[in-house]
Amino acid sequence: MKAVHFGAGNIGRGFVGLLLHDAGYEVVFADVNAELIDALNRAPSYQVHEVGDGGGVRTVTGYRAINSASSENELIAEIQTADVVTTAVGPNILRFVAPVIARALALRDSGLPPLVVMACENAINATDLLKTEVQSSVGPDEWEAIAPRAIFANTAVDRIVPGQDPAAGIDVTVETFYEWVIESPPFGDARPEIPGATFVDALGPYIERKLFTVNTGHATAAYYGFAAGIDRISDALAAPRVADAVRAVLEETSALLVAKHGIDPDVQRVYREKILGRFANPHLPDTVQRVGRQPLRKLSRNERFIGPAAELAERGIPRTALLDAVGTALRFDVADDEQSVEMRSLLVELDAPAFVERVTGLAPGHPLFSELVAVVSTSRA
Ligand SMILES: NC(=O)c1ccc[n+]([C@@H]2O[C@H](COP(=O)([O-])OP(=O)(O)OC[C@H]3O[C@@H](n4cnc5c(N)ncnc54)[C@H](O)[C@@H]3O)[C@@H](O)[C@H]2O)c1
Ligand SMILES: O=P(O)(O)OC[C@@H](O)[C@@H](O)[C@H](O)[C@H](O)CO
Repeated sequence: MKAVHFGAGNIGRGFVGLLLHDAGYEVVFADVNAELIDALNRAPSYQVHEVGDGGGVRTVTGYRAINSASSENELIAEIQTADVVTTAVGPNILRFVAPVIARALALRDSGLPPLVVMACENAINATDLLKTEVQSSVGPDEWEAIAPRAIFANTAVDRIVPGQDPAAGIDVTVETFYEWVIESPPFGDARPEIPGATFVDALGPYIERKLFTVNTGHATAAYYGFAAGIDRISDALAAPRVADAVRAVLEETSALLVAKHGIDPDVQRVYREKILGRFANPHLPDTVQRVGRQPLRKLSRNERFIGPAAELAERGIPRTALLDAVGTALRFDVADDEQSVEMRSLLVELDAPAFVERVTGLAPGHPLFSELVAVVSTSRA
């Protein structure tokens, strides 16, 4: 069995690549980072250091790596005969990998089983987005021909993989916890064999619970931590002001998840507490800069703040803590984060309603709109 994985970064090496390797796949990493590709190809194995309770060291062997920028034809040939394609490149990058997948599908022997395509990104229905990008990279006739050669399945991935110490080379430090949930309906009776993954009939509740608990809480810790001048996420959680803010947003998103998906409040409370423990893991060298990265993506319509806050507003349920967290996110100011720089410019160039419309995608008639305008106005005052 062969899997081609786009994005040999933190989650690619420390989670998706590891689980696919453990499932018996030969993993072919594809990345645009030439140095990383060369380093992977030079070494016969790399290690995944799982830190925290029950930690240990795992070894990944038998992989190969391809530079997707300079060796596109080689990559297309690999995908043509692969069983699985996964991505962990960031939701905004999916449009760049889609044409390569389309070209490989066009060349794929129609006698082979369909290629399983799964985007492992922090976004709701990221694989649907990838599928749309694959479809729009070809004409309607070609899409009709290649669509039966692939199965697109949405997934939710959860494992905190911090930025890595450059001295570690290609080895990766990760937390011990992981969860990979995959929707099963696209597969019918032919699910891929991935023992580390859980297949579910409906992914919606899982991905929303993950994004609106793990990622809403994480981003809140990052933005309050940044505002307090704290570097590490575990240190941020030790600051009462930050911990209180994180707990407050999680109370609000939990209210939504319970109301919307019928999740048992006690089960959600236990899930929340476990996550707070994961954030506080002192062995994990995670930073507010990494967790707060790309604030414009994080403040967009279906993401971890505006997604739940908009639905809470529609249902008339409190969302004060989420609004406060949005106000704190607007203070994120990191010179080498392009979106942070762009956000700062937009805060100067646009008036508050225009900023809210542009960044959050909400229209003026939405019940959250005027509340966000007030938050933005205050942050500019
Ligand atoms: N790190 C985590 O804790 C974590 C956990 C769950 C999900 N995720 C999600 O996984 C995705 C990747 O996150 P990460 O933390 O691994 O980031 P990362 O920056 O460590 O890795 C991304 C990799 O993608 C590569 N890349 C960029 N453009 C590419 C292209 N066109 N083709 C091939 N490769 C390309 C980069 O060179 C980099 O190596 C994001 O969507 C993130 O939200 C991350
Ligand atoms: O990857 P992002 O930028 O969407 O979010 C940053 C972190 O919250 C995220 O990477 C978490 O570590 C991860 O989602 C845990 O499963």
